[in-house]
Amino acid sequence: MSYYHIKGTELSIPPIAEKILKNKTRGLGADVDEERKKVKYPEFLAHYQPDEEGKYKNVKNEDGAKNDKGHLGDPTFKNLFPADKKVTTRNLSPDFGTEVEGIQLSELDEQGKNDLALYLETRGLVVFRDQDFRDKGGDFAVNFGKHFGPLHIHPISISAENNPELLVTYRQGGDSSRYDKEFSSKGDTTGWHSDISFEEYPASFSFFVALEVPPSGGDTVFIDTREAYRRLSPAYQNFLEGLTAIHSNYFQNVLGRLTNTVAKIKEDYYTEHPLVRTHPVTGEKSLFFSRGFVQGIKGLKDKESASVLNFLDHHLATNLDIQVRANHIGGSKLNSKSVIAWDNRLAVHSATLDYLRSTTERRHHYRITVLGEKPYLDKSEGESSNGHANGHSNGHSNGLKEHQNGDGISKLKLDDE
Ligand SMILES: O=C(O)CCC(=O)C(=O)O
Ligand SMILES: [Fe+2]
Repeated sequence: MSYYHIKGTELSIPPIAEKILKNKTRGLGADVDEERKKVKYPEFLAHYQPDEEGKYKNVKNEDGAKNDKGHLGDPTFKNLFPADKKVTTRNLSPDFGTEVEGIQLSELDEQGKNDLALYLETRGLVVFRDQDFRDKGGDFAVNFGKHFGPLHIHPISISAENNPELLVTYRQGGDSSRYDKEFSSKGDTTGWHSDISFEEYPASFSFFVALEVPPSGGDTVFIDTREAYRRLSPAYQNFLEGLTAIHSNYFQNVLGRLTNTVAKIKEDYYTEHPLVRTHPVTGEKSLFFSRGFVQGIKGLKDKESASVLNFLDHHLATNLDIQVRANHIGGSKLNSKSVIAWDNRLAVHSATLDYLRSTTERRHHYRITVLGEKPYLDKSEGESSNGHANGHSNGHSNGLKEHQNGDGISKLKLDDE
């Protein structure tokens, strides 16, 4: 079966961008060695290794649903938030997103990590402040991630020097050519997606580790796709439950080829996934609408497919009360040592590039990406409009007190090192 881009939707690489991109090297400026000297974490810098061309393959995670560590999590989260630690949590919204301070992810034992899996599956995304994670090195990060499942190696995205599993994102603020490129042919760079949804076994968890971030801006924005699903009428839910979306990394690969990125895996994937999926641990349904990678709806005609995609685009983007913004600097000690972790099965996210034009700061992260199960829809699970199948509902209490940190923060100085 051959697939093609669905007419009438917005996903395409505009010809102007193609012209600008041609023969540029992705991510880094012209002088890679100079840039290397300036960054604080050069081991997590873009690294082009021609001998990596076509070298890797991602594993099949056939038992992903059964092996999900959330099954082993304690619903009181007592190993994640031990009673002898002074932990504060502040929900970013009532049902989605939490900011946590007072624990070190790097110190979690096995059971603490299992609780973490369940906590992410409940809250969707969690911002952990003041972490020592980034100073523990690449091998540490890889070992941490492996607890949750096999790690993904990205086909074309740049990765850390010695750890192909660590995907690097890097942008230099104040780089006018970068700004011109990003906004040459479009007025926004919003790209809602669930990480690597084009894979047969897409991501369960992502851990996004801040290395250098601008003092403001560059937030990552998240949408709760469980609630996006629940907001639809039963008739439309039913319609979507019968649909399969075609996901592809084709456009990402085109971009990679235009920017001379070494392809670690030289494949264009076209993968079919249900548009509504069931979470293997909570049993909740969510819209699996990874706009950045979805090319069309299987079996629908062009205009039908475009209308579903455009409707869902609009449904997600205009529902402000199912969105949260996660910033990368924060906490009572106001620093950038944040790790943001999320469950890609119940959230989509987008980067923001507001820092590109007027700051000269660098924004540098690495991401650990864990492979999850092959997405499935269990139609027998729960009622269609609520989906709280086995008790791990949104209302799940973690037994912790919340502390609204409110004022105070503005008085704190950036304490980054
Ligand atoms: O840069 C960001 O804020 C998010 C990038 C992203 O989509 C990711 O790392 O998965
Ligand atoms: Fe992402």
